[in-house]
Amino acid sequence: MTGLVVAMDGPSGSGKSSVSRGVARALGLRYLDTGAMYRAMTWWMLRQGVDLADPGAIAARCGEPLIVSGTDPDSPAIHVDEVDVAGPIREADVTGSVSVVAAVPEVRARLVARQREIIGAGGIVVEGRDIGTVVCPGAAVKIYLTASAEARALRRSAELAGSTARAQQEAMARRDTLDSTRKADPLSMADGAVELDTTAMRLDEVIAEVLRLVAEQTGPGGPGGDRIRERT
Ligand SMILES: Nc1ncnc2c1ncn2[C@@H]1O[C@H](COP(=O)(O)OP(=O)(O)OP(=O)(O)O)[C@@H](O)[C@H]1O
Ligand SMILES: Nc1ccn([C@H]2C[C@H](O)[C@@H](COP(=O)(O)O)O2)c(=O)n1
Repeated sequence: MTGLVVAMDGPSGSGKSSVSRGVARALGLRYLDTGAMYRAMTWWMLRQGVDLADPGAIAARCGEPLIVSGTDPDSPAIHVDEVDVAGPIREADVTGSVSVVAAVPEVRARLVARQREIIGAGGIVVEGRDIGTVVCPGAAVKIYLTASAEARALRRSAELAGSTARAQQEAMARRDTLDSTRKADPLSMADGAVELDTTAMRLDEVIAEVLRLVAEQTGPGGPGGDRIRERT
Protein backbone atom coordinates (compact mmCIF):
# COMPACT_ATOMS: atom_id res chain seq x y z
CA MET A 1 0.00 0.00 0.00
CA THR A 2 3.07 2.28 0.01
CA GLY A 3 2.22 4.30 -3.10
CA LEU A 4 -1.54 4.20 -2.75
CA VAL A 5 -3.52 7.44 -2.76
CA VAL A 6 -7.22 7.35 -1.87
CA ALA A 7 -8.94 10.63 -2.84
CA MET A 8 -12.14 11.35 -0.88
CA ASP A 9 -14.28 14.29 -2.00
CA GLY A 10 -17.84 15.38 -1.31
CA PRO A 11 -20.04 18.10 0.18
CA SER A 12 -19.95 19.26 3.79
CA GLY A 13 -20.96 16.72 6.41
CA SER A 14 -21.03 13.79 3.99
CA GLY A 15 -18.68 11.84 6.28
CA LYS A 16 -15.33 12.42 4.52
CA SER A 17 -13.27 12.86 7.71
CA SER A 18 -14.79 9.96 9.64
CA VAL A 19 -14.63 7.59 6.68
CA SER A 20 -11.11 8.66 5.61
CA ARG A 21 -9.74 8.21 9.11
CA GLY A 22 -11.37 4.78 9.43
CA VAL A 23 -10.00 3.66 6.07
CA ALA A 24 -6.50 5.01 6.81
CA ARG A 25 -6.47 3.22 10.18
CA ALA A 26 -7.60 -0.06 8.67
CA LEU A 27 -4.96 0.06 5.94
CA GLY A 28 -2.12 1.58 7.99
CA LEU A 29 -2.07 4.68 5.77
CA ARG A 30 -1.52 8.34 6.57
CA TYR A 31 -4.47 10.76 6.51
CA LEU A 32 -4.67 14.36 5.31
CA ASP A 33 -7.58 16.72 6.05
CA THR A 34 -7.22 19.47 3.43
CA GLY A 35 -10.32 21.29 4.72
CA ALA A 36 -8.43 21.86 7.97
CA MET A 37 -5.72 23.67 5.96
CA TYR A 38 -8.27 26.08 4.42
CA ARG A 39 -9.77 26.56 7.88
CA ALA A 40 -6.30 27.27 9.35
CA MET A 41 -5.65 29.89 6.65
CA THR A 42 -9.06 31.46 7.45
CA TRP A 43 -8.34 31.46 11.19
CA TRP A 44 -5.07 33.30 10.53
CA MET A 45 -6.73 35.86 8.20
CA LEU A 46 -9.42 36.60 10.82
CA ARG A 47 -6.82 36.94 13.56
CA GLN A 48 -4.80 39.35 11.42
CA GLY A 49 -7.88 41.44 10.66
CA VAL A 50 -7.55 40.94 6.90
CA ASP A 51 -10.60 42.29 5.04
CA LEU A 52 -12.26 39.11 3.78
CA ALA A 53 -14.48 41.11 1.43
CA ASP A 54 -11.33 41.93 -0.55
CA PRO A 55 -9.87 38.93 -2.45
CA GLY A 56 -6.78 41.02 -3.28
CA ALA A 57 -6.06 41.51 0.44
CA ILE A 58 -6.41 37.76 1.06
CA ALA A 59 -4.15 36.97 -1.90
CA ALA A 60 -1.51 39.46 -0.74
CA ARG A 61 -1.20 37.90 2.73
CA CYS A 62 -1.75 34.18 2.09
CA GLY A 63 1.96 33.41 1.79
CA GLU A 64 2.66 34.52 5.37
CA PRO A 65 1.26 31.85 7.74
CA LEU A 66 3.17 28.61 8.24
CA ILE A 67 0.53 25.87 8.22
CA VAL A 68 1.68 22.45 9.39
CA SER A 69 -0.67 19.45 9.08
CA GLY A 70 -0.21 16.13 10.86
CA THR A 71 -1.10 12.90 9.05
CA ASP A 72 -1.86 10.50 11.91
CA PRO A 73 -5.48 9.30 11.51
CA ASP A 74 -5.68 8.72 15.27
CA SER A 75 -4.81 12.31 16.18
CA PRO A 76 -5.07 14.74 13.26
CA ALA A 77 -3.09 17.84 14.21
CA ILE A 78 -2.90 21.31 12.67
CA HIS A 79 -0.68 24.23 13.65
CA VAL A 80 -0.34 27.78 12.35
CA ASP A 81 2.95 29.46 13.19
CA GLU A 82 3.37 26.79 15.88
CA VAL A 83 -0.03 27.53 17.49
CA ASP A 84 -2.31 24.48 17.87
CA VAL A 85 -5.50 25.53 16.07
CA ALA A 86 -7.34 22.17 15.96
CA GLY A 87 -10.11 23.57 18.19
CA PRO A 88 -10.42 27.18 16.96
CA ILE A 89 -10.71 26.18 13.29
CA ARG A 90 -14.02 24.42 14.06
CA GLU A 91 -15.58 27.57 15.59
CA ALA A 92 -18.49 29.32 13.87
CA ASP A 93 -16.47 32.38 12.78
CA VAL A 94 -14.06 30.22 10.77
CA THR A 95 -16.78 27.94 9.40
CA GLY A 96 -18.76 30.99 8.27
CA SER A 97 -15.81 32.55 6.39
CA VAL A 98 -13.82 29.59 5.07
CA SER A 99 -15.58 29.34 1.69
CA VAL A 100 -14.70 32.97 0.90
CA VAL A 101 -11.01 32.42 1.67
CA ALA A 102 -10.95 29.06 -0.17
CA ALA A 103 -12.28 30.73 -3.33
CA VAL A 104 -9.15 32.88 -3.74
CA PRO A 105 -6.88 31.32 -6.42
CA GLU A 106 -3.64 32.37 -4.67
CA VAL A 107 -4.76 30.61 -1.47
CA ARG A 108 -5.55 27.46 -3.43
CA ALA A 109 -2.26 27.51 -5.32
CA ARG A 110 -0.32 27.72 -2.06
CA LEU A 111 -2.28 25.04 -0.22
CA VAL A 112 -2.48 22.65 -3.17
CA ALA A 113 1.33 22.82 -3.53
CA ARG A 114 1.71 22.01 0.18
CA GLN A 115 -0.83 19.16 -0.09
CA ARG A 116 1.11 17.61 -2.97
CA GLU A 117 4.32 17.79 -0.94
CA ILE A 118 2.63 15.96 1.94
CA ILE A 119 1.15 13.33 -0.38
CA GLY A 120 4.64 12.73 -1.76
CA ALA A 121 5.01 9.12 -2.86
CA GLY A 122 1.59 8.22 -1.46
CA GLY A 123 0.44 5.81 1.24
CA ILE A 124 -2.30 8.22 2.25
CA VAL A 125 -6.04 8.93 2.32
CA VAL A 126 -6.69 12.57 1.39
CA GLU A 127 -10.04 14.28 1.87
CA GLY A 128 -11.43 17.56 0.59
CA ARG A 129 -13.32 19.05 -2.34
CA ASP A 130 -10.82 18.90 -5.23
CA ILE A 131 -8.57 15.95 -4.41
CA GLY A 132 -9.64 13.72 -7.31
CA THR A 133 -10.00 16.63 -9.76
CA VAL A 134 -6.99 18.86 -8.98
CA VAL A 135 -4.71 17.84 -6.13
CA CYS A 136 -4.17 14.22 -7.17
CA PRO A 137 -6.06 13.31 -10.35
CA GLY A 138 -3.84 10.22 -10.67
CA ALA A 139 -5.08 8.77 -7.35
CA ALA A 140 -5.63 5.02 -7.72
CA VAL A 141 -8.96 5.22 -5.87
CA LYS A 142 -11.35 8.17 -6.04
CA ILE A 143 -14.50 8.29 -3.94
CA TYR A 144 -17.24 10.93 -4.05
CA LEU A 145 -19.24 10.67 -0.81
CA THR A 146 -22.76 12.03 -0.67
CA ALA A 147 -25.76 11.85 1.66
CA SER A 148 -29.08 13.68 1.61
CA ALA A 149 -29.05 17.24 2.95
CA GLU A 150 -31.38 16.11 5.76
CA ALA A 151 -29.13 13.22 6.83
CA ARG A 152 -26.01 15.39 6.78
CA ALA A 153 -27.67 18.10 8.86
CA LEU A 154 -29.02 15.60 11.39
CA ARG A 155 -25.59 13.98 11.79
CA ARG A 156 -23.91 17.35 12.27
CA SER A 157 -26.49 18.69 14.73
CA ALA A 158 -26.17 15.50 16.80
CA GLU A 159 -22.46 16.23 17.03
CA LEU A 160 -22.74 19.96 17.89
CA ALA A 161 -24.56 20.89 21.10
CA GLY A 162 -27.07 23.73 20.73
CA SER A 163 -27.42 23.46 16.98
CA THR A 164 -30.71 22.49 15.32
CA ALA A 165 -30.84 20.31 12.22
CA ARG A 166 -32.65 23.10 10.37
CA ALA A 167 -29.97 25.71 11.13
CA GLN A 168 -27.28 23.21 10.17
CA GLN A 169 -29.00 22.38 6.90
CA GLU A 170 -29.20 26.05 5.94
CA ALA A 171 -25.56 26.71 6.86
CA MET A 172 -24.35 23.63 4.97
CA ALA A 173 -26.41 24.52 1.89
CA ARG A 174 -24.86 28.01 1.87
CA ARG A 175 -21.34 26.61 2.15
CA ASP A 176 -21.93 23.90 -0.48
CA THR A 177 -23.30 26.48 -2.92
CA LEU A 178 -20.24 28.69 -2.48
CA ASP A 179 -17.85 25.72 -2.73
CA SER A 180 -19.43 24.27 -5.85
CA THR A 181 -20.02 27.52 -7.78
CA ARG A 182 -16.68 29.28 -7.26
CA LYS A 183 -14.43 29.72 -10.31
CA ALA A 184 -11.29 28.18 -8.79
CA ASP A 185 -11.38 24.37 -8.46
CA PRO A 186 -15.07 24.03 -7.50
CA LEU A 187 -16.40 20.94 -5.76
CA SER A 188 -17.27 18.41 -8.46
CA MET A 189 -17.04 14.68 -8.98
CA ALA A 190 -13.75 13.60 -10.60
CA ASP A 191 -13.55 11.46 -13.73
CA GLY A 192 -13.28 7.87 -12.60
CA ALA A 193 -14.66 8.55 -9.11
CA VAL A 194 -17.12 6.15 -7.50
CA GLU A 195 -20.11 7.92 -6.00
CA LEU A 196 -21.22 6.51 -2.67
CA ASP A 197 -24.55 7.69 -1.24
CA THR A 198 -24.34 7.05 2.51
CA THR A 199 -27.80 8.35 3.47
CA ALA A 200 -28.98 4.94 4.63
CA MET A 201 -25.59 3.53 5.67
CA ARG A 202 -23.92 3.38 9.08
CA LEU A 203 -20.38 4.71 9.37
CA ASP A 204 -18.88 1.21 9.75
CA GLU A 205 -20.75 0.09 6.61
CA VAL A 206 -19.36 3.02 4.61
CA ILE A 207 -15.81 2.27 5.76
CA ALA A 208 -16.24 -1.41 4.83
CA GLU A 209 -17.55 -0.44 1.39
CA VAL A 210 -14.60 1.90 0.74
CA LEU A 211 -12.18 -0.84 1.83
CA ARG A 212 -13.91 -3.18 -0.62
CA LEU A 213 -13.54 -0.60 -3.41
CA VAL A 214 -9.85 -0.10 -2.59
CA ALA A 215 -9.26 -3.86 -2.79
CA GLU A 216 -11.26 -4.10 -6.02
CA GLN A 217 -9.53 -1.17 -7.72
CA THR A 218 -5.99 -1.87 -6.61
CA GLY A 219 -5.97 -5.67 -6.63
CA PRO A 220 -4.81 -7.89 -9.48
CA GLY A 221 -6.85 -7.00 -12.56
CA GLY A 222 -8.19 -3.82 -10.96
CA PRO A 223 -7.84 -0.53 -12.84
CA GLY A 224 -5.81 1.23 -10.14
CA GLY A 225 -2.78 -0.83 -9.27
CA ASP A 226 -1.15 -0.36 -5.90
CA ARG A 227 0.32 3.08 -6.62
CA ILE A 228 -0.31 6.61 -7.82
CA ARG A 229 -1.34 6.42 -11.47
CA GLU A 230 -0.28 8.81 -14.18
CA ARG A 231 -3.09 11.01 -15.43
CA THR A 232 -4.51 9.58 -18.66
N1 LIG B 1 -22.65 6.97 7.64
C1 LIG B 1 -22.79 7.71 8.73
N2 LIG B 1 -23.81 7.50 9.57
C2 LIG B 1 -24.00 8.27 10.64
N3 LIG B 1 -23.22 9.31 10.99
C3 LIG B 1 -22.19 9.57 10.22
C4 LIG B 1 -21.90 8.82 9.04
N4 LIG B 1 -20.80 9.34 8.44
C5 LIG B 1 -20.43 10.38 9.21
N5 LIG B 1 -21.25 10.50 10.28
C6 LIG B 1 -21.20 11.57 11.30
O1 LIG B 1 -21.55 12.77 10.61
C7 LIG B 1 -20.82 13.87 11.12
C8 LIG B 1 -20.09 14.54 9.96
O2 LIG B 1 -19.09 13.67 9.47
P1 LIG B 1 -17.67 14.19 9.00
O3 LIG B 1 -17.15 15.26 9.91
O4 LIG B 1 -16.81 12.98 8.82
O5 LIG B 1 -18.06 14.83 7.59
P2 LIG B 1 -17.19 15.70 6.58
O6 LIG B 1 -17.66 15.35 5.23
O7 LIG B 1 -15.74 15.51 6.87
O8 LIG B 1 -17.65 17.17 6.98
P3 LIG B 1 -16.99 18.60 6.61
O9 LIG B 1 -16.80 18.64 5.15
O10 LIG B 1 -18.03 19.57 7.07
O11 LIG B 1 -15.70 18.68 7.38
C9 LIG B 1 -19.90 13.30 12.19
O12 LIG B 1 -20.53 13.49 13.44
C10 LIG B 1 -19.82 11.82 11.87
O13 LIG B 1 -19.57 11.02 13.00
N1 LIG C 1 -9.74 20.52 -0.79
C1 LIG C 1 -10.54 21.44 -0.19
C2 LIG C 1 -10.96 21.29 1.12
C3 LIG C 1 -11.76 22.24 1.68
N2 LIG C 1 -12.11 23.31 0.95
C4 LIG C 1 -12.89 24.41 1.55
C5 LIG C 1 -14.37 24.29 1.34
C6 LIG C 1 -14.95 24.00 2.70
O1 LIG C 1 -16.15 24.73 2.92
C7 LIG C 1 -13.86 24.45 3.66
C8 LIG C 1 -13.73 23.65 4.92
O2 LIG C 1 -13.68 22.27 4.62
P1 LIG C 1 -14.22 21.16 5.65
O3 LIG C 1 -13.39 21.27 6.89
O4 LIG C 1 -15.64 21.49 5.92
O5 LIG C 1 -14.04 19.87 4.94
O6 LIG C 1 -12.65 24.42 2.93
C9 LIG C 1 -11.71 23.43 -0.34
O7 LIG C 1 -12.06 24.43 -1.00
N3 LIG C 1 -10.93 22.50 -0.89
